Amino acid sequence: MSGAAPQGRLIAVVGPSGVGKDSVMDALVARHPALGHVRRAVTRSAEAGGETIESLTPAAFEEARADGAFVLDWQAHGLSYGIPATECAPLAEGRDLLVNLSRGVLAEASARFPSLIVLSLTARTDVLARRLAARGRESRAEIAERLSRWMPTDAGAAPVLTIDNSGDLDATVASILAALYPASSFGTGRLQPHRFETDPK
Ligand SMILES: Nc1ncnc2c1ncn2[C@@H]1O[C@H](COP(=O)(O)OP(=O)(O)O)[C@@H](O)[C@H]1O
Ligand SMILES: O=P(O)(O)OC[C@H]1O[C@H](OP(=O)(O)OP(=O)(O)O)[C@H](O)[C@@H]1O
Repeated sequence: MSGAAPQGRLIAVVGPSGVGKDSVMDALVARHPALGHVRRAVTRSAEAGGETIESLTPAAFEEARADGAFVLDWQAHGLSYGIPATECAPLAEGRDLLVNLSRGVLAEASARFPSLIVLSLTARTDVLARRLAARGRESRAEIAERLSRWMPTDAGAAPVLTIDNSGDLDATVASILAALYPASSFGTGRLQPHRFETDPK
């Protein structure tokens, strides 16, 4: 028998509101089910739609944070977001995990997770505006606030893969999977340790 499985890679999906983070993560898992998907804790009503979250009241979020339940947490759009430590457990079994992070916590995430890979999604501004309006989860004022938000992508030591998702979702997903799982293992259902092609180290 071989020894312990190598640590899985934490794949942080980042980018501006409406760029397609949730859609891309869902499509990646649908195409490559061995990939896991971290469920975030958010102080947003579960009825708001969109990603599946652990919906917490602000008080419950604060209590969980104080108890050390989150490996990362941040605030944005008037909401609190946390990554529950329990959701990251499959990394120890060698499973790669997708997680939707703020660009503002990438350096901290990179220090905490040496296996971190950053998947930075981009799209044209007119495309973002159209998509947010069509998504219908936020009010017009909230959409304007999201469109005006700019954040640098400081990924610390982590490699960054930048992908334009202005076009077809299937094409985006194919590009990402080709980068994450070079032909030697993609499609076999096995997750093998690969050096990431943009890894600067
Ligand atoms: N490549 C794409 N082509 C067309 N529509 C897309 C694409 N990617 C995402 N969308 C749509 O854009 C909207 C915003 O996508 P979403 O995944 O919620 O973005 P984010 O999580 O980054 O805010 C959704 O309605 C989604 O269906
Ligand atoms: O600091 P930033 O990189 O700008 O990100 C701020 C927050 O915005 C996104 O949240 P959420 O998924 O609630 O919003 P979105 O779907 O509109 O992107 C992202 O996941 C972060 O939690």
